[in-house]
Amino acid sequence: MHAFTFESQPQRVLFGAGTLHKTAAELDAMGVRNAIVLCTPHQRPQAEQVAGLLGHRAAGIFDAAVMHVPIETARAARRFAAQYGADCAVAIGGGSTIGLGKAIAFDSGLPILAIPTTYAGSEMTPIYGFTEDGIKRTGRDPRVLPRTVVYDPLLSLGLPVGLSVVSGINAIAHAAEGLYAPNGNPVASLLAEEGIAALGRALPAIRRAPGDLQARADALYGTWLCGKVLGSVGMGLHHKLCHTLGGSFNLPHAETHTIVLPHVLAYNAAAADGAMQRIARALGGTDAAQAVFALARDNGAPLALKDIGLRAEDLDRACAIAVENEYPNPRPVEARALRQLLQNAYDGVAPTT
Ligand SMILES: NC(=O)C1=CN([C@@H]2O[C@H](COP(=O)(O)OP(=O)(O)OC[C@H]3O[C@@H](n4cnc5c(N)ncnc54)[C@H](O)[C@@H]3O)[C@@H](O)[C@H]2O)C=CC1
Ligand SMILES: O=C(O)/C=C\C(=O)CC(=O)O
Repeated sequence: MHAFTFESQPQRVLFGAGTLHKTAAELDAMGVRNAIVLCTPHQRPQAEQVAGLLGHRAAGIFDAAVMHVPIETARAARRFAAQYGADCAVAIGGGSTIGLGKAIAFDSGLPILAIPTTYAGSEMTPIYGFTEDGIKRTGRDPRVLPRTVVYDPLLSLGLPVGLSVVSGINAIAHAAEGLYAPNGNPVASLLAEEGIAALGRALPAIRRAPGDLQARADALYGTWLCGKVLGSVGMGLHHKLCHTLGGSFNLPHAETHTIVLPHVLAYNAAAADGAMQRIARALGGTDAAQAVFALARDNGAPLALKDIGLRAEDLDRACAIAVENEYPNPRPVEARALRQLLQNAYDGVAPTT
């Protein structure tokens, strides 16, 4: 075993059906008196339910979270928090809403209590991201790591099947890249393999029966583990490409991850054999890229970037932006091979090495 560093990040996690009802007690334990509740416009009813459970501890609801945290939305949320004298941000929703909480915390140090309702995994990471002038920038800061996370599978029962599948594959991507990250370690790899396996079981079960509470719980458990991997080790080519496609071309986040991941795994296959074996094993397959592609295809996910809003004429610019900055990846990122990878993802063909 090689030498490694493992850093524990302080978080309190409540897991299980009905744990939402413990949120007020959690805020009391944190000494919070004046929490704002964050959500997307679509999830306003869930935010109102949370505000109702918080009673006098809820100062107001900010319901304008959108994907990729545009800087203007972040500024509006910061003003809202200041105006209400908030001492905590309670974020109920997916990565967009939790990302908005992080935008406030980054600026003010406000603690976050996250109540995830998708499988993006942001609640487990100290990673923030903003989009400004068409470029998405991400960074790490311990201040944005949610203090407390409430995983209540009852809240994801209404997550549409299509979104559940792509969101779960977004989580798998975190674990997959964690398995070949240069700062990876045996503990993160254990979490990664277990997380991928849990999601690999849960997503087909959710497709068969969206109201299957056990499958929803499995998916959240997998999300937790995969998110923890993203939060503790690095990201590579896959995340960089998805940030480019999301931030600069406004493609939907989880769908983009789902389409791109098999192609990046094929690109990296020869340079990260051990990681590929673990991914394939977790999914019950023999080839990591093909197993992820099959998970997406067999569960009705989109397979082609052209079907989610990318234009053929965007491919060259996407490739140029993605090679602009250096980032760790097991196989060197080479413009011609990357352009071919993007073409394959654009066309929706099966991944090729
Ligand atoms: N910082 C980090 O570590 C991470 C950040 N992210 C960021 O998160 C964003 C994407 O987050 P996602 O969760 O994929 O999407 P999202 O948070 O935008 O949610 C997608 C849509 O689904 C709705 N929704 C969420 N939960 C629902 C439920 N249970 N029932 C019905 N509708 C529901 C939302 O209101 C929204 O309209 C991106 O901006 C991405 O960059 C994603 C992963 C990790
Ligand atoms: O973009 C962010 O907010 C930060 C990280 C991620 O989105 C991770 C991911 O690409 O899923």
